[in-house]
Amino acid sequence: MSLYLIFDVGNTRLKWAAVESTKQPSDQQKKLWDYSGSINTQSLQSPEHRAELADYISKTLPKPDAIAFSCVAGKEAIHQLQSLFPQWQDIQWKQLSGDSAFDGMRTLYQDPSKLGSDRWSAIIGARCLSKTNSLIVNAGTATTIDVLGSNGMHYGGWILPGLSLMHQSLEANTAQLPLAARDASTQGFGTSTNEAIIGGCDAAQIGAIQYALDLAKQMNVPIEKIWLDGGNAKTLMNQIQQANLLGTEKIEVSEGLVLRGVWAWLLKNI
Ligand SMILES: Nc1ncnc2c1ncn2[C@@H]1O[C@H](COP(=O)(O)OP(=O)(O)O)[C@@H](O)[C@H]1O
Ligand SMILES: CC(C)(COP(=O)(O)O)[C@@H](O)C(=O)NCCC(=O)O
Repeated sequence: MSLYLIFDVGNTRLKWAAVESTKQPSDQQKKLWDYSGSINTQSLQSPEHRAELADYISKTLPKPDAIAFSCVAGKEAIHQLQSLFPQWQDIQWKQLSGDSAFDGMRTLYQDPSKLGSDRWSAIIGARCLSKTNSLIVNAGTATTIDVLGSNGMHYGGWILPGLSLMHQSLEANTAQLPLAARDASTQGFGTSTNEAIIGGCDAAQIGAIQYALDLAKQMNVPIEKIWLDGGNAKTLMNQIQQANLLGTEKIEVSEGLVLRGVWAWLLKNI
C-alpha cells in the first residue's frame, strides 16, 4: 500500500491531505482522507511556522510515496512549500498547473497555462465524481465559477472577488460602511447597513451562479450538478437553501475538490 500527500495552496489557506492507495478519487464519500489539515497560507512565510507545520505533518503521517500540489499563492510560496521536508529529499514533488494534461479533459482557455491550477484541479476533481454537465463554484479568497461539459470540456468561467474580499473592499473604499458581520437575521432585502452589505454580497455571488446556469443552458450545456466548494461554501449554501434558489437538489457542498483533483492527476503521473 502507498501513501500520497497532497497540498492545495490558496491565497488565504493552505490545505493538505494524505490518502492511501486503497482509495480512489471517484469514491463518493467526503471523508476519504486518512490525514488532513489546514493553516493560513501566510504562515509559510515564517520559518517558525514552516518548521511547526513540517514537524506536525511528518509526525502525524508515515513517509509518503509521492507528493503533489496546486499553488496559486506565488513562486515564493511554492519554494517555501517544497522546502518543508528536507528529510524526504528522495520524494519527487509533482506540481499540477492549469495546462497539465488529463485524459478525456480539455479546456477552452486561450492560454491554459494561465488558468488557475486550483480551478483546473477542482474541475478534474468534479469530473472524477460525476460525468454530467457541471458547474464548479469555488468560494474562497476569490469565487470562481467554471463550466464543465459531460464531454470533458471546460467551457471557461468567471472570477469574482470572494465574500470576504467584497466586504473588505466596501469597508476600505467608503466613508460610511463598516466591515459587515453575518448574523442569523440576514434574510431578503436589508433594513440596516449591515444587512444590506451581507445580503448584497450574497446576492452578487448567488446571482452570478444563477446567471452561469442560464448562460450554460443557452449554450446547450444544461447544468445537472453544481459543486460548491471553498471556505465560504457552507455560508453560501445556507443562503441558497433559506431562499430556496437555484434548484437546491442539484447543488452539493463538496469538500476538497482541489485536493481530489490533484490526487487524481498524481495517480496518472506516477
Ligand atoms: N477559518 C477560516 N480562515 C480563513 N478564512 C476562512 C475561514 N473560514 C471561512 N473563511 C472564508 O473562506 C475564505 C478562504 O477560503 P479557501 O477556500 O480556503 O480560500 P483559498 O483557497 O483562496 O485560500 C476566506 O476568504 C474567508 O472568506
Ligand atoms: C482566481 C484565483 C485567484 C483563485 O484563487 P483562490 O481564491 O483559490 O485563492 C486563482 O485561480 C488564480 O490565480 N487564477 C489565475 C487566473 C485564471 O484562472 O485565469
